Amino acid sequence: MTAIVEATGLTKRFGRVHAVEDATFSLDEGGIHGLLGRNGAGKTTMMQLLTGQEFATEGEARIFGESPVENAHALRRVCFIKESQVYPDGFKGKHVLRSAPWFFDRWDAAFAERLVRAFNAPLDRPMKKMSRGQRSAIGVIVGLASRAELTFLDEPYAGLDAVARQRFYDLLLEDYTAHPRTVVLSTHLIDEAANLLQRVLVIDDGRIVIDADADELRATATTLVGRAADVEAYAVGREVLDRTTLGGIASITVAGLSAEERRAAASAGLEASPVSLQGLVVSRTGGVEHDDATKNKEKSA
Ligand SMILES: Nc1ncnc2c1ncn2[C@@H]1O[C@H](COP(=O)(O)OP(=O)(O)OP(=O)(O)O)[C@@H](O)[C@H]1O
Repeated sequence: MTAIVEATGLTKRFGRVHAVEDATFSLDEGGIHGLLGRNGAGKTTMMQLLTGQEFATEGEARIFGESPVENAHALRRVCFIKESQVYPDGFKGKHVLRSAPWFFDRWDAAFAERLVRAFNAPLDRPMKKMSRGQRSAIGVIVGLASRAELTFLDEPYAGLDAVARQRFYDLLLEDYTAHPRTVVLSTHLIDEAANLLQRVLVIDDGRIVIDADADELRATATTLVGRAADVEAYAVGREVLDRTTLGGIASITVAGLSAEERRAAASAGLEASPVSLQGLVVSRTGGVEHDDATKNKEKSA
């Protein structure tokens, strides 16, 4: 496998703010990967460093084996969609889509048209007058239809409602399957996107605190559900990574259990259920935004 993204000791400081600190990781070509972390953790700065939009204070960023800084050749193969995208004055949705093929060699106009219908994007409206969700939809359309070999999506659907977000996940997976490429997605809605992600990078206070295959990460912990009293009794003396109590029912996430420990938990009246990726990330970063509805749904599944 060839590394398509590499960071070596990558550091970005804004005065006394350590936005990205000594980050070293690499991503192989192909796959949908998550860059997760709390507000202000350094996700946007990391993507800006990897796309040459910020200069590193120390260390090195490489894409396609080259520095991205002022590297038009490498950046032609990259699409970076961010929520705070600034458009020229008077630009309408249709102007964004018309100019996209200038920047993206693999732009698929027919797919873009399908996405416009899927997200009900108002192409005749000036970008400045669009709602937050409509602007997000335009970003998502460009991000998907660009088919760029390396696509960075920085909370691209922050303004989209739940139905539109689900449509985005479905379309991303469908199009990725037909046209494999490398996608790096930053999001707070970890459980929603969890099933898409192959690799997970978690950044906390500028530092990479988790760099793992998503399935391997899930296998490092187990969620146990049962009567609150039984759960609490079981938890005594164990490291609990995440804890939820709802009425008389409680769940805890504990570090990987052996088969014997699982049997002991079962005979203590506790049921093992799939671990929430979000729960794991929360436990390592001290509290990423929680989507309790999604979390409860996943835990009861
Ligand atoms: N141009 C800048 N000048 C000073 N500080 C900055 C600048 N850009 C980012 N920062 C700071 O660097 C840190 C990381 O910011 P960044 O935008 O990368 O975080 P983020 O993880 O994308 O956050 P969010 O999820 O809230 O968008 C924050 O503390 C932020 O205030």
